[in-house]
Amino acid sequence: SSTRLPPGPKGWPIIGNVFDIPHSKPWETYFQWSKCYGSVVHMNVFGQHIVVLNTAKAVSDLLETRSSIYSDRIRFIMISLLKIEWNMILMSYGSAWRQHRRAIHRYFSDDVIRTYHPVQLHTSRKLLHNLLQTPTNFLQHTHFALGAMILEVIYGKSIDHPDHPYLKYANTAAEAGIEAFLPGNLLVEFLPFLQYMPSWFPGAGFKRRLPQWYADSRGLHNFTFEDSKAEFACGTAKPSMVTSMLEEMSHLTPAERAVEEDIAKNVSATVYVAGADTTYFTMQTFYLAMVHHPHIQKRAQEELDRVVGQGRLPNFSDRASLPYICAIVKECLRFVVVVPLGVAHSTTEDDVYDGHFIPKGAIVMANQWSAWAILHNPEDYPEPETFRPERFLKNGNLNPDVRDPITVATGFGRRICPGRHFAESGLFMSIASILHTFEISPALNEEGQPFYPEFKLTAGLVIHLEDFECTIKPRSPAMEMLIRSSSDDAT
Ligand code: HEM
Repeated sequence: SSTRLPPGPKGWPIIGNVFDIPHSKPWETYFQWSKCYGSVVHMNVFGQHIVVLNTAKAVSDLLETRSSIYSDRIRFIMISLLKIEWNMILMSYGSAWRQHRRAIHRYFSDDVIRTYHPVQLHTSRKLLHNLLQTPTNFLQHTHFALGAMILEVIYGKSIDHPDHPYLKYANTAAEAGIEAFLPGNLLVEFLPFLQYMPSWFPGAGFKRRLPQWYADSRGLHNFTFEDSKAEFACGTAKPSMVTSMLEEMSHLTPAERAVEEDIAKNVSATVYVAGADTTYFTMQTFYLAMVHHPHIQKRAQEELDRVVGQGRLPNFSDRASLPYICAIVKECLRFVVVVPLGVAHSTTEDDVYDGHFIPKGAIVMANQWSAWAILHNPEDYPEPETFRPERFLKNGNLNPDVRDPITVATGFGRRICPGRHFAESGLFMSIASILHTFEISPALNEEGQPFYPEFKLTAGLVIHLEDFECTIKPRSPAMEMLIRSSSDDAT
């Protein structure tokens, strides 16, 4: 077997490719490299092997077909510094991960998520109501709606206000997570001695923020679960993922129960951290795409008028008859890939692929979105830089031959995102409801001219668009009435 590592940029002794690692839009640099080195590119940073997969084939051959040895995660030092071992996304491949994964899967399988449709429906309708009240705050309203949607499923709480303590804990924890894992704070992963240095030491500045990051993530992990558990004990809790987990534990011994409670607590916090912002960021793409493409909006509204009609709001039974709306959801997931390099996998055994050696313990990343890689690859998606939902349709129906972006944008193999179907149905309901009732158009600048914001991205592990403005108005007085009359059952 081969001992030749895959090709890649030539590094320096000891430090390896530390200076080659790009800080801005790394997926684009990795793709450029693939043009000279091939679809599998190798780097080494202080002895840590890093492998980037740049084609759908390499990703599927390794992360899917050989998933049994490509499903580990890296043991980030930051995880123990922040004490977030409870976060299942970051768990090593093994029995603890398996137990957590099984628990999440039970509550987010295709069958079960149907029981969450009423929550997704009423939070989407509440969103319409908020958009009507203060349309300029559309981003805050949407962020709130998607956070509330998932918190209600997990803890059974109707989150009626952005200041609700659950939402506050959840959002500060999510922000702390994103900040802690920004590339600049991760030098400690390669130079572990930095964790023992005072915070004034170059590269150790992150230590100043550690207590706050820790406090924020602990708030989400502990407070929300303990609060729900107390309500469950009093018999006042509404049915939810947490209450049904607690019910299932009722026959266990106290020791067994403690173990199961820990799992329940971990998965409920993980689901929020993993599911709320990712879905919200996809909604940002939706609004901006609608500002830029009025003809797409018009076509969507024609479909809604034909299928749903002007006299009511869309519901889940309309989904199969709204292929164009479903295609818009797919195009949003493809167009701006929220986790462009996925969540890094790691190997548990040595492997050989295409004559190249991939060592045990290597970090393996799937480049989902470089200029032309997987989700922006012109063979699968002609004119990949154009927002065009039609690419998913054939004779007016969804075309099964076009690769569904949800199967790429949400990861691979045994670590594939267990919340992908829930995410897609939440996006569908929010987008269908908004398009049915509102017209989204450019904001006007001081001269009264339409202003078209650019797709400007933030950097990091999870990317999203910078805030922007747009105009959101009810499509007609009748639609406004419809929203108002639905708001009673939506609150
Ligand atoms: C548009 C929305 C979403 C996107 C783009 C997204 C993306 C991802 C990605 C890229 C991964 C890493 C997969 C891998 O390692 O190969 C992941 C994992 C995960 N996602 Fe999602 N996700 C979304 C929504 C959700 C939702 C709504 C939930 C809630 C149930 C969720 C729960 C999780 C969990 C628990 C994991 C960790 C899986 C594991 O490590 O075994 N995600 N997601």
